Amino acid sequence: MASNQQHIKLICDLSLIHSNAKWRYPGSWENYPKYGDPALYLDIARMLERGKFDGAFFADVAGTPMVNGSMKDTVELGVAWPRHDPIPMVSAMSVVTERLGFVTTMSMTYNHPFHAARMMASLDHVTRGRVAFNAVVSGFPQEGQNYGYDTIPDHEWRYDRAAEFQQVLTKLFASIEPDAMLWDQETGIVADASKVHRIDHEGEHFKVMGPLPVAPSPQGRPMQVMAGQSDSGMRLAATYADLQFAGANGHAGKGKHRARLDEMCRSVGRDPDDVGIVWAGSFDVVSGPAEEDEIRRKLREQYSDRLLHVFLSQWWGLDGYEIDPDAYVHDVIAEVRGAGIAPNWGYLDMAMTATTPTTSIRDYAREWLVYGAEYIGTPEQIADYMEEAFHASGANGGFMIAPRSGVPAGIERFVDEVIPVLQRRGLFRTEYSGATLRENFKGR
Ligand SMILES: Cc1cc2nc3c(=O)[nH]c(=O)nc-3n(C[C@H](O)[C@H](O)[C@H](O)COP(=O)(O)O)c2cc1C
Repeated sequence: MASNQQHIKLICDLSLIHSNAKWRYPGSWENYPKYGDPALYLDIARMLERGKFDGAFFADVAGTPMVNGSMKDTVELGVAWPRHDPIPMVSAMSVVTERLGFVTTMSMTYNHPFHAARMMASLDHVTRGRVAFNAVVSGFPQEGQNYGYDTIPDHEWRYDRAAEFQQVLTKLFASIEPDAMLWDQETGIVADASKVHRIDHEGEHFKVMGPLPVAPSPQGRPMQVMAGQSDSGMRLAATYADLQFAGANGHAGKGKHRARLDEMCRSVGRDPDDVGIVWAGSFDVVSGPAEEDEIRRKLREQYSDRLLHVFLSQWWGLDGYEIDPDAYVHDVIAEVRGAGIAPNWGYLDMAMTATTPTTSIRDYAREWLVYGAEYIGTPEQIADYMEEAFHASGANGGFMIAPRSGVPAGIERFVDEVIPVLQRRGLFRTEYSGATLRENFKGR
């Protein structure tokens, strides 16, 4: 069996299984109460643990995106809407599982580091050491408008605040020593006060006295994930993250992205091996070409032009900016960059590399959502793809698979058909090796 470092890591993205028309894919959510109720999520948690998945992921964006100056399309079509806070669902899912990990998101732009540290440390207790914090700077304008800003704060300002946010987190997690708790029945002494420290942080953005009023949690400091793709995002991940979420086209694109992160790690004095990358993508398990055609047909029916347009507009953070579906991706990106209105720079870079100068917005959106499943194929083909992509990108990390066609059936099929192939090839665990997410993911 391969060592932990050589294992593919697998995370299942549950962020939008209720949204973007996924809920109405034939068979999806059948016999389950709609979004909000935990029943489906609890079954998925059990299923993922049966498949020995590393974790379940919940993204978070706390706003209702505007498209062409209105929220109507977003709400009517349910594109990334509604969005509940993921933390209560993570708590519920952790109770019905023993080893499955959870990656949950909080914004470093709109939350306070004291609140984030306290929440993540408390959640680490409830999940018994199985939580990771996806620390994002948030790129969606309407989120800012829910937190007192007229629009989204400037990109570099957000990263500057995030860097200080991370410094405060580091100090807070270190403010209580691992052996500080005594719970001494005889003496009635709860903690050794000499092992609990104020932090007295005072910076440009935050003033925090500390200490963190949470008993040391099973992971000490919960694992941390980052997903920024700009230079500032890459630098922050290189400095603080245990894991990066990334999207890159093809094996070569992944290799290039890995090299960029390695370089960034070295420039901040970090060992690149310390930071894994999990590649985001969708997947479909099929028995052969006939079923593949059938899935594509169903997906095409699901994604109207209107929905594709709303999705892309949101994803790029275009807010009120109207995009012509027949315009070329390269032209639109040049225009919105010039006008300084698209805050998600990393996504624009991804779109630029995935298209030619004559790819239209409509074709790109459709290609991406309908045909863009990176791992479409039979279980053997999916395993081939993963094995090649894993080795082409440094064999440190793995994949985040977003179920596209059918929930929970799509996940169940992955668990029952793809996992055994990966296991047979020695690429994936047959048992969890540790108790905490950090132990299972990083082997320490
Ligand atoms: C797999 C993945 C998951 C992400 N999850 C979130 C999220 O939950 N919330 C959020 O605001 N941004 C999320 N992002 C966006 C990134 O945090 C970041 O804002 C985006 O990649 C743009 O990065 P940049 O501003 O550094 O260019 C995610 C990105 C990726 C690739």
